[in-house]
Order: sequence, then C-alpha cells, then structure tokens
Amino acid sequence: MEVPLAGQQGPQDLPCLSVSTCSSSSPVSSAKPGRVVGRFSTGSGSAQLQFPDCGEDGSGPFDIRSSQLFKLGPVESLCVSEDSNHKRTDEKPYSRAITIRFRTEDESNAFQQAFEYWKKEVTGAGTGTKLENGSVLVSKSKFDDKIEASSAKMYFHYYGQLLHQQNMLQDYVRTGTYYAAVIENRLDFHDRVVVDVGAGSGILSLFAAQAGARHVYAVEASEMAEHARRLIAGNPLLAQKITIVKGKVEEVELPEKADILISEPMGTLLVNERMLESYVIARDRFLVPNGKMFPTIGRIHLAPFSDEFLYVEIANKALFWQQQNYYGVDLTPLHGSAFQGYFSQPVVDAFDPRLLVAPAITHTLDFKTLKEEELYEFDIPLSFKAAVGTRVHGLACWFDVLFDGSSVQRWLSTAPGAPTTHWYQLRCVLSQPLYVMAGQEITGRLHMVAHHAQSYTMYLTLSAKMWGAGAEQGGIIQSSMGKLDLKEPYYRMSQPQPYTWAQDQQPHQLINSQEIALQSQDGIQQGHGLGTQLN
Ligand SMILES: C[S@@+](CC[C@H](N)C(=O)[O-])C[C@H]1O[C@@H](n2cnc3c(N)ncnc32)[C@H](O)[C@@H]1O
Repeated sequence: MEVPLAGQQGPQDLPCLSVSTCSSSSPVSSAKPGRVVGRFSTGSGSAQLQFPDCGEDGSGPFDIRSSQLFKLGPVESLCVSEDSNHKRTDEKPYSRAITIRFRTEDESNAFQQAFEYWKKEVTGAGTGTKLENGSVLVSKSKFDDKIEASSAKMYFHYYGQLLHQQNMLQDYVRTGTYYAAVIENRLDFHDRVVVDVGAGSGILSLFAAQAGARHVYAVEASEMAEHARRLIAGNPLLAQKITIVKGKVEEVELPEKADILISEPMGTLLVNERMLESYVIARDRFLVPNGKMFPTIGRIHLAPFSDEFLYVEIANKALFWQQQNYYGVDLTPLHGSAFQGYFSQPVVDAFDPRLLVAPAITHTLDFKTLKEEELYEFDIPLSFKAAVGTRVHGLACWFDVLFDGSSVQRWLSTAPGAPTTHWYQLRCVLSQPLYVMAGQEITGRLHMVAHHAQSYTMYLTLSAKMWGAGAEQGGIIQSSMGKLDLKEPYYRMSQPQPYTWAQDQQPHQLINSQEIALQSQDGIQQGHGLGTQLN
C-alpha cells in the first residue's frame, strides 16, 4: 500500500482498528468502535501523533520525535513515548505506551511508513534538528560521521539481499557455533532481555528466543529487517518474544535495557566492515552494567608464512604491463604501479597451516571493555622466531571469538586447518620476501588505520635480524614493507590450491624443499569480506 506522504504542515490521517493503553488491555474509548484514525500533524511546534476519535485516557498526543513505534505482529504495533514530565533519572525514560491494532497488514505497514516519514522528514530526527525558523540543523549520527554515505549505501544494500544472508546461514561452522553457544548457555538467556545487534535475517534472535529469552530486540538497518519480520512471524511460538527494530544501532531507541547482547559483527580479519564499533556502541547504549556479550572477546592471530607459489602468482599478474608492443603501445611505464597494486591486495583463501614459518602471536580485543575509538587506529607489534630456514613471503592472519557463557565457553575459530568458514584466512604478501634461517628472529609491526569506507589501510613491516658470523655487530639486514587495503581483497578460493601433502609429511618439510604440485580444490564456496564481498 502506498503511503500518501503529507506536506510539511498538512495533517495526515490513517485508519486503525483500535488503540489500547499498555496499563489496560481494554481499548481506550472511541466514538465509533472499530473506526479509529491516527492523525499525524504538526502542532505546538513539533510533529505529533494523536487519535482524535479516542478519549484523553493515554492515547495522545505523542511527540513523534521522542516516540518509537515497534511492530508487535502483522497487524499490531506498540508506540512508546518519553514522558515529558519525566524527572527521575533512575527510571526508564519511556513511560507511556499504547498498542495500536489494524484491520489489515497493509494498513499496519502504511502506518509504520507514515510514522517513519514524520519522524525523519518532518521532525528531522535522526538526520538533524528542526530549528524554529523551519530549517534543519544537520547533526548526523556517529555512524554517519565516520562512514561515507556511498559506502554505507552499498553495505546495507548488500545485506538487504537474502542471497548474502543465506551465504552466512550456510556457513554451518559459524551458525552452528552460535546455536551451540546460545543453547548450551540457555541460563544466560532465560527470562532475559536480549538485543541482537545487526540482526540480518533474525536468526540469532530466534536462537535467543529458543533459549527462553523474555524479549529480544532485533536491530537491523538494512531492508533485511522486512524479511526478518516475515521470518519471525512465520515462527509464531517465538515471534511474540521478538521485536524487529529497523534502524542503525547508533540511532534507534529501545524501550528497555538489555541483559545480554548477541551479534555477529566479525568481518575479514575480525575488524573489516567496522561493525565491531557498532557492537561497542550498542553495548554503551543498551547493555546493563556487567551485562553479557555474545561474543565476549575476539583475537587476531598472526604468523609469517612461506608460499613461493602464491608469491609468483601475484608477481606474474603484473607481467601484462611489461609488454612493449601492445597494439603498438609500450605498457611498461605502468608496470611498477600494477606490481604494487597487486601486492596491496590481501589474499583471502584457505591455506595449509604447514606454510607457517613460526608459531602465531595473538592480539586480543575484549568487547566488554574496548573503547570504540581504540578501533580507529591500532598497532600490533610482531615478534617471531623462524622454525625453518626459508623465504618469508608475508604475514598470515586469522581470528577467533569466544562466547564466555556461564555454563560453557565456546570458541568460533577461523584458523588454518580448522573447519573452513566463509571468512577463510587472510594473507598479506610482501613484494620483497625475506630470507630467514632456522631460529632467526623476525620482528615488525602491523599498523591498522580505519578509513571511511568501512575498512582499514594496513601498514606491514617485517624485518629479519643479522644471524650467524658477525651478527654480534648488530643491525637489521633485511626489511620489507607493504601497504594494503583490507577493502580490496583478492579472493583466491576458486584458484587451484598448490600443495598436496603426504600423510606422514611434517610441518615445514615442504617449505624447505619448495616442491610445488598443483591440486584443484573444487567446491569451495566463495566467502565474503567487505570489498566486493562482505563479512
Ligand atoms: C554479518 S551480518 C549478521 C546477520 C545475522 N546476525 C546473522 O548472524 O546471520 C551483520 C548484519 O548487521 C547489520 N548491520 C551492520 N551494521 C549495523 C548497524 N550499525 N546498525 C544496524 N544493523 C547493522 C547488517 O545490515 C547485517 O545484516
């Protein structure tokens, strides 16, 4: 049903079936039972919603700027409003609520759209403040301040499509681990208020409801919120416990605080997409002090690797630009840039852990205490001891997250060698490899700087110290640097995987010999991580 959008000043009437206050289940008095009109208008300098057919007993007027409309079901909504007489700070600020019933789902959707229109366009809420002279002072949300509008548009468009939600749902390592973490820790959910941060299809909200949550607020900014609404309505035993709230966690208001947050905010290398920042903002906005977070901590693991085949593959991509007679044109002036360009792409694929040259180091992010700003720019100092003598081609990275439940602690791991997830692993390949001897120290730094396109620029330095005769004179003999864009990964999953491993082969044996055999690895599904693909 199309909503006839109101002009800035003209009132807009929309039909409802009945209105009841939340303190009583009986409808508030109406002139003609079964014929109630919800009127959106501007009055006393602000946008209001009222029900002129009803009496004064709690049905309005509502100041739309400080009100929220939640869909309780296909033909039922809840309108909660901040009480303007509210003085005490120790009470929940929303103290007035009505339930609105509609004859049809179309009427309900039209009302919802009108509410959102009046909130955004007429009051300027969410995008700015309406000044007395009628102009709007734009004060964007924390999300809009950090993220380019074009990036956000593409991002939420991507997640608004079922096929991409399906890709995540079909990662059974991921979804199965979430399910186990929730159901095995049902004590943490039973009779608790839950907020699902970035609910997508609503799957985690449904898990939380299965675990006995008292109520779940499923916050989702993309159009997927509409699909989630339908999915949840189609599971009626759980639906009554779940409210979909369409909007960004940085902007929406909820009627109560959460005892526990659940979310899947992890991107490639954990931090891609910058959704961890939204998770932390949701914690500060919605979680009770000492409330639980699922996941609770995240860890990035990093180790040097040796992969001659991968290195040659990347270096060879730029060979095209070495042609001196491409239809009579010399392409070589661009060879250097193309070469650097290919090495600026982190490689996403599943690799054999025996390519690692040293035990991994770990960088931990504690979601319960992490500050949002700490994710804008951070440094991971690197220090390894090579287990073998080999060429080091770069840094391999993966992550895991912990669900620190009261009953069971569960890890979701994306490590090489562990069951493959849609995140795979990530490798930063250096254009200048280092040669190391067994036992040699490799040091360096990974400096991560967030950018406005919901990702990071990665600055990697690796150095190998002097080794053997004359080493006591000190000094670093080799150093290699790379600048990579986490938003522009090279998805290599569909490429032939180069290594075959004999059953009895020990780690690093092949690294020493650098024997390379071709093996096609069909059937690996393309993953996603922000860039051309997400998460
Ligand atoms: C990785 S998906 C996870 C979806 C779902 N929770 C699941 O586990 O299948 C992240 C979801 O969060 C949503 N999202 C990302 N940032 C958000 C924000 N700031 N506010 C609300 N939703 C957000 C995206 O649109 C996307 O649907």
